[in-house]
Amino acid sequence: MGSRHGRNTRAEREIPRGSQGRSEQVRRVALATMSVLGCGLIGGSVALSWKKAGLVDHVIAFDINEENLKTALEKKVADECTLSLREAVEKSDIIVVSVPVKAMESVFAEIGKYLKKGAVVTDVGSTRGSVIAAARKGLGDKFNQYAPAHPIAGGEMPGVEYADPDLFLNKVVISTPAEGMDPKVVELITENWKKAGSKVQEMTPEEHDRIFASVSHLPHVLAYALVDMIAKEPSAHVKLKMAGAGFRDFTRIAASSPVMWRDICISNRDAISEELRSYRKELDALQKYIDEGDAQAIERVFENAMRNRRGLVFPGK
Ligand SMILES: NC(=O)C1=CN([C@@H]2O[C@H](COP(=O)(O)OP(=O)(O)OC[C@H]3O[C@@H](n4cnc5c(N)ncnc54)[C@H](O)[C@@H]3O)[C@@H](O)[C@H]2O)C=CC1
Ligand SMILES: O=C(O)C(=O)Cc1ccc(O)cc1
Repeated sequence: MGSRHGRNTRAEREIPRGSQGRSEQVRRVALATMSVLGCGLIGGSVALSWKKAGLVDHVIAFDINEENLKTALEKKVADECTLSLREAVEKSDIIVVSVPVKAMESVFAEIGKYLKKGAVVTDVGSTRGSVIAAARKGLGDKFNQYAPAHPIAGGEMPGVEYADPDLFLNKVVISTPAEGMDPKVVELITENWKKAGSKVQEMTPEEHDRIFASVSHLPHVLAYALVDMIAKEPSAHVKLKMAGAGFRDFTRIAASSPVMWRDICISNRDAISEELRSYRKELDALQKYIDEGDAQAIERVFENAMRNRRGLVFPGK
């Protein structure tokens, strides 16, 4: 691990224009060095996709796990790796924070100390309210160098070994501008995501956290709860051996990173708790219909769910 020598972090290089012997003609191309702080599935995928799109030309990976950094180098996700956040931040024009959301508090506080003038910071966290608050606190008077963007794409397997340059192609990315942010920085991050092939949608952080508590955070909690419940039963092994495609589809996301989802639950606890209350009411009603043998009421619920589910179109599919 450590620094790479003999190169300026931001410079302009001269590239020959065309291939018809006009090499004296040049166009000037701005080079950008990007740091990925937390080089796992999402950080690694941003690195690969933004490099593929020509948005950055040099990637530095920072992580607390040295094995992950070795994998990032082997997979050519990063050009350079370091265990020093300071080194990564000081050398970078663009910084992508991609650690679990609670870890963002300490990471933003460190970035605030070393962020250079003119550099921009973004993050990919699954929650917005508490992450933006952490950025505001940690970055202090450099908060106007930050813009948040949450890609709605990923997968249940964590780790840089699953990083994919096409993970975000045609997928939605949510931009949540808030007071104190610089519209030019918000625009730059939005443009980067669009150039890398994603569709950017804007909403408030509050709206984001309510919506994703319902359609992302709640389903993960339910999948974890179901697998945990069955796995604790004495006959778990007999039951799980019999599980079919329905169980597989419903519980795929229970294979996700427990640390990442623990952090999301704590970070967005009010909205998730509200969704759990609504879901419990729905289950109570269904249980009543089942206990009473109320076939019509059961079918009414299932019919409504079926019509809505069949009408769904998922971006990028
Ligand atoms: N997995 C998914 O499908 C999606 C995840 N996200 C968000 O992206 C972020 C990263 O998630 P993944 O890449 O999936 O997780 P991951 O587990 O694959 O990667 C996280 C990386 O952060 C490192 N890390 C943890 N604490 C750190 C610290 N204090 N300093 C430096 N590195 C640290 C870990 O060693 C790991 O390499 C999370 O905030 C998550 O909420 C957003 C969209 C989709
Ligand atoms: O694996 C899945 O199906 C996901 O739902 C991926 C995902 C996880 C967390 C996010 O904030 C966004 C997308």
